Amino acid sequence: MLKIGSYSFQSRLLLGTGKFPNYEIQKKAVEASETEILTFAVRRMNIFDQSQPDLLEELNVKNYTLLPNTAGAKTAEEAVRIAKLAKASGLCDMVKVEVIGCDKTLLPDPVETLKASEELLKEGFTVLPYTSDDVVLARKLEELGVHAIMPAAAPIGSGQGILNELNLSFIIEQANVPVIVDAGIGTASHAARAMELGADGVLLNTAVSGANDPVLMAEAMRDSIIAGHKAFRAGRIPAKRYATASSPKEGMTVS
Ligand SMILES: CC(=O)[C@@H](O)[C@H](O)COP(=O)(O)O
Repeated sequence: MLKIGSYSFQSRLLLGTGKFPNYEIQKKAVEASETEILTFAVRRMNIFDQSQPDLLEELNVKNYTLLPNTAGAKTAEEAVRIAKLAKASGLCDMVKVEVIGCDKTLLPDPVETLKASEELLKEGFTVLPYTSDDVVLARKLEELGVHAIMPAAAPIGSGQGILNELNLSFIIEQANVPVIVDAGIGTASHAARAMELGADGVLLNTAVSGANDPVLMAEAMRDSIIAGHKAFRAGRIPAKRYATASSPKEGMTVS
């Protein structure tokens, strides 16, 4: 069970809704993923202008927890404004805080992310900040009282997988709130690896929406996250430098 603030989920996969080839494939992929949480950029929804297309239009949104994100914000002030607009329009009080500090890498601005998170916590939001894999920043966010930490595996949309396993494992080790690896996942083994390291969940978008077969990739992500989490819970054997026989000779009567 994944618990974020007062919310509980069976699935540990959080899925982004952008960049699918069409709404039908988006719907099928979302269903195949068995996700319970869908994230979307508030600025791309029609919540303020009903004449505009709704980017989730084929989906029965009642079946999902909608996690608005503040994509597009470059300052804390913008992020807070976007989050408040989303809440005022009746969306969930949970928000993914995304304050971009660099247009080329789309990496988050740590100072503005801290400021936005602090303000949104005061306003009573359930706050999930997207961060870099900075261990100290993750701790400071947790000290503020955020409800989950979302460190990037790699730049958004890059599909490179986890670039700094050491930092990620430090963040996971020290955290007392869920750690959800967010962004940069390219294929199922990356998601499984995040879970094997002890992450509580994975948020991804491009790896599914951009796959040749998004529906099949959504299934693969679902399965890999379950498998990675099981492997983490099972406790892996330590890696050794040299071989040890799988069938020991001790106790055998025939040599
Ligand atoms: C949808 C969303 O929130 C993205 O900003 C997120 O970070 C996913 O990144 P990928 O597209 O790299 O999976």
